[in-house]
Amino acid sequence: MSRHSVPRVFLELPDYDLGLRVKSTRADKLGPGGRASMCTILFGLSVVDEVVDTPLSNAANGYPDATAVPDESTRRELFWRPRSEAVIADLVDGAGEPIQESPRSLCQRLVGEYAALDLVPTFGFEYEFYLHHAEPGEQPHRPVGRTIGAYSHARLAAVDSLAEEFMGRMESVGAPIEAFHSELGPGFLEFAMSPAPALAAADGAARARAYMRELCEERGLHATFMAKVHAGHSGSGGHVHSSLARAGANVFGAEDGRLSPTGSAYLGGLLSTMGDFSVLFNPFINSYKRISPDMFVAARASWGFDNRNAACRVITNMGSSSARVEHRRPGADASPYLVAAGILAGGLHGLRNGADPGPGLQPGAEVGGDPLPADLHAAVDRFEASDLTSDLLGDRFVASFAATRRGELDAYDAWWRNTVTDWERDRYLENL
Ligand SMILES: NC(=O)CC[C@H](N)C(=O)O
Repeated sequence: MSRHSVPRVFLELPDYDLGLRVKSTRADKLGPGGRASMCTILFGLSVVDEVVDTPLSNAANGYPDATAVPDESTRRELFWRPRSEAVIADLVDGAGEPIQESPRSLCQRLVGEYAALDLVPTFGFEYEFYLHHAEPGEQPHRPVGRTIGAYSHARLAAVDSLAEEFMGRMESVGAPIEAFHSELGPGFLEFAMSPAPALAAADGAARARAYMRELCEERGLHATFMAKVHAGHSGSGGHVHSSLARAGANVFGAEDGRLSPTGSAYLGGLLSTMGDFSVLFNPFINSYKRISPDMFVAARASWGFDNRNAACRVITNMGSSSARVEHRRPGADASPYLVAAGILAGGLHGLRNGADPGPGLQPGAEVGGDPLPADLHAAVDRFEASDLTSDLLGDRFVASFAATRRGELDAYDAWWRNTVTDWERDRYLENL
């Protein structure tokens, strides 16, 4: 039985690194319209909460507050937390304008640009993740289950109560999970979400990652969405299936099972912007260790019909109403808002310029397409040097996000400079 006399509201705040951060508040302490003050440092915190100064929030301006405004379309009761509800809130400035550094506001603006073309983007996210035991005293990161088989009855049975509870919670917040299965790796699992309009899909995906981790914490387990946990096993993808609809009808499919001209231009835009936007899909040092053509993660901006070797897998063989492009480059580690922004902006660029995707990969043929950045350093350099980013993503977002990626690189460089690795000892100690 809950002892709260006043309901609680979980204000869920989109950021860059965790997807959603959260603040639990007493409903009667919120301002008009459920607003709350929130520090702009939200867009300057790393995964381990190092503070990275950005033009928005820095030592010189004293890390000021902004106002978090709930999006009422996202307000949901949390049945597993009595008298509690969650709502996604985004920051606005003193004039009530969306803060342009926010990745969710960016998605909202981009969705608006599609609306001006009479198009509605539809996204379906799917996530792979590793599940570990987290009981005190246990060997750290012991995977759940002893076998590694994909689509395994036994492995699914071992996590079925977790999957059932998770699916129930996600359905209750309006972001249903369509499928759940074991993937090939120790404790490796995957779930796929129902397609939804892009922003609602990103909200659902952000909640799915957070709510899965939260549920695991309740059960002495730990779910990780980091991109590459084990050097010898698959990394965790966060693939996104996308299509465009006009007046409720998918406009990607053509009669002959190919992509329509609109679908082709959209795909062409995803491909031509993929290198410049790589840091949105793969935002951490570790993200790039997942990239491995041998493990179904393309290193080039390639596409092919139903081809998992390609960065974009085009699916037209299930009927024109479900024609779509699966973007396979994003990792499970990336915020769904960053990923959605990269895809929306890339597709829009293609539509505006009538981009040509070029010939697709043929099964068995050598993989073509432009090489994509192979590490975070190269990805940030390319993002900052791009002519496209400020036009499509806005100068303020680009400056703020790039500053945080530089922070990530600095943190790694500082560790590396202060660490003598096994590789160095094995190589030099006896020989020099
Ligand atoms: N099932 C698959 O297609 C493998 C995907 C791969 N694990 C990735 O990181 O994207």
